[in-house]
Amino acid sequence: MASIAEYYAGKNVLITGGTGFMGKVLVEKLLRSCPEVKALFLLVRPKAGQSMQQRVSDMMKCKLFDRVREDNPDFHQKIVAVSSELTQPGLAISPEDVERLNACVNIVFHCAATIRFDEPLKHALQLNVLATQQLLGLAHQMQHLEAFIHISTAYANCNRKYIDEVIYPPPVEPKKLIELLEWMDDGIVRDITPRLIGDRPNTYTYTKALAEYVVQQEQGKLNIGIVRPSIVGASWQEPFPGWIDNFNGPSGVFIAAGKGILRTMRANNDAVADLIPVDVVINLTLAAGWHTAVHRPKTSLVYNCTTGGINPFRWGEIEHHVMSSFKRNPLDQAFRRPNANITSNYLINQYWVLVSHKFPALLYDLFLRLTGQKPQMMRIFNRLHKAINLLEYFSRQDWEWNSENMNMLMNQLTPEDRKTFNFDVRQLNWPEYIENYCIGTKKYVLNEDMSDIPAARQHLRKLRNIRYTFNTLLVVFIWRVFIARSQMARNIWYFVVSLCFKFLSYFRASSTLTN
Ligand SMILES: CCCCCCCCCCCCCCCCCC(=O)SCCNC(=O)CCNC(=O)[C@H](O)C(C)(C)COP(=O)(O)OP(=O)(O)OC[C@H]1O[C@@H](n2cnc3c(N)ncnc32)[C@H](O)[C@@H]1OP(=O)(O)O
Ligand SMILES: NC(=O)C1=CN([C@@H]2O[C@H](COP(=O)(O)OP(=O)(O)OC[C@H]3O[C@@H](n4cnc5c(N)ncnc54)[C@H](OP(=O)(O)O)[C@@H]3O)[C@@H](O)[C@H]2O)C=CC1
Repeated sequence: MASIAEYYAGKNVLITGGTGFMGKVLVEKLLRSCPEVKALFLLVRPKAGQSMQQRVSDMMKCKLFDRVREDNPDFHQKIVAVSSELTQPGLAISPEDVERLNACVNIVFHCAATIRFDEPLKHALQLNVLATQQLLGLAHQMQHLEAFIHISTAYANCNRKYIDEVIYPPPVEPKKLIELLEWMDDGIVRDITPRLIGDRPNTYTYTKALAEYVVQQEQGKLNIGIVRPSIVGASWQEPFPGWIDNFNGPSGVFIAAGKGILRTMRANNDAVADLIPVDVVINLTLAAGWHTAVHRPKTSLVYNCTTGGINPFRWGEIEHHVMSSFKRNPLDQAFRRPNANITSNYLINQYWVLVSHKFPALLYDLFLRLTGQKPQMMRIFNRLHKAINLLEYFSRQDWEWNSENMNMLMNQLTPEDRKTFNFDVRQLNWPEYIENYCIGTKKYVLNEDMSDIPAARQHLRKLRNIRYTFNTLLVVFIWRVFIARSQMARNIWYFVVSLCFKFLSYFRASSTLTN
């Protein structure tokens, strides 16, 4: 039987979301580990004044592609950008491109989605559900299609505590919802969204659940696989450890904590933090593509791609390792020394938000105003609180996923493929991974130079000294106010001072005697 790389040799692959975080890693891995792949067709839209061609060529210049570039400097010739806006009818693909794709595509990876937690329902539905439906329609016309892999999320069914590798009945019939929202005014949709999404926390998880059902409904004769990653984090090993390029999920939280901005967050210390490295997800996705095409399972397989049941690590441990990593490798120009704590207690968290977030932000903004600058800290904290409020649902509880299909898939691979497309998370050393993750946020998200670390450490020492001085002044000030107002405070003060004085006199006398 063909190995994974042998299977992809000579194949034309269609990828949606190829410019996104996971899409880029998928493109890179395919080019590097399956060098005989024929062509990668990326559905891309123009964005922010850049043409799709420009976007794809910029993407290929990214450091992520350094290893591929070394192996094959002409790798860009295998990438074919196809103009497409997934929210438009027919995915806005030109008739010529449709014809070309129908004639040659062998395998589809559908990664595109809106992953925003605050996306208006109509838009999330359009992109996550309707675009999936339209892509499946296109896939049905492809004459040589062997597999269609849909990327979902392990949290599509986060309203359940135990999540099996099955497609659950949808919260609502997607077709009916689409018809309903079509004529509704955006304001009304916004008002009824909480009722519609019910016990799910956001429109993202809700529409991803509907998309899975659509995939099942529209499957027809296609060979389909669904991959459900949990919280996708920086790369573990490939193409190099710690690669990450965005603020999504925990990355933004780590950065905010490393910069000393985030000091408190609601999370359960003992809950499993189901992070999964992006390279693990991509290796499993490519293996799932191979398995779906070669073995053609009778029913579509769902792969829960998670770590919690196999190699669990908890939020409390993450907090500890993130903090110690940022103390060893500090970020540049930290606002305060990194010292974030998580707590599941609402009141304790509110207290620290007030004391450690709002109060310093107010003070700093006052300082900026007094020095003729524009205040900004309160605005930053408001945005941070908004992001954190949306994430806390996932950090305050845990879930149990069945990941039998992940094990089954691993057992189907040759020993060589198990190494090249490694998704065995039992080997993951969490402290080392978190260290590389934090360094990755510094190097690749914030574009900070590692050679500036001594200066960053020096800056932390300065912040520590400022803190000590500030605390001392504060204690002296409070005590001074007390003494001025309370006889009892004055008595205690005189008692302590005379005690110190007596002790000093005794010490001086005894040292004179011994001399
Ligand atoms: C050390 C302590 C230990 C901590 C332990 C606890 C950690 C808990 C972490 C739990 C993570 C759980 C994730 C669950 C994921 C579910 C899995 C998935 O399927 S799906 C995948 C998961 N999907 C997601 O993660 C999507 C979540 N994100 C969103 O939905 C939106 O970005 C938004 C609503 C948060 C903000 O919207 P909006 O106000 O319109 O603004 P913009 O979007 O334009 O961004 C504004 C600014 O905020 C920045 N920033 C962004 N994100 C974060 C962050 N997480 N944080 C901080 N900052 C963040 C952003 O860079 C920007 O800065 P700047 O460039 O202006 O300077
Ligand atoms: N990141 C995570 O933690 C997790 C992600 N997932 C799933 O993995 C998949 C990929 O996520 P991730 O890479 O993180 O997401 P990103 O937001 O990084 O990427 C999304 C991709 O979708 C494309 N896209 C969005 N809207 C459109 C549109 N209207 N037309 C064409 N393309 C569009 C984006 O293109 P453009 O560059 O033009 O914006 C981008 O390439 C998603 O399906 C997500 O649900 C699942 C679990 C966790």
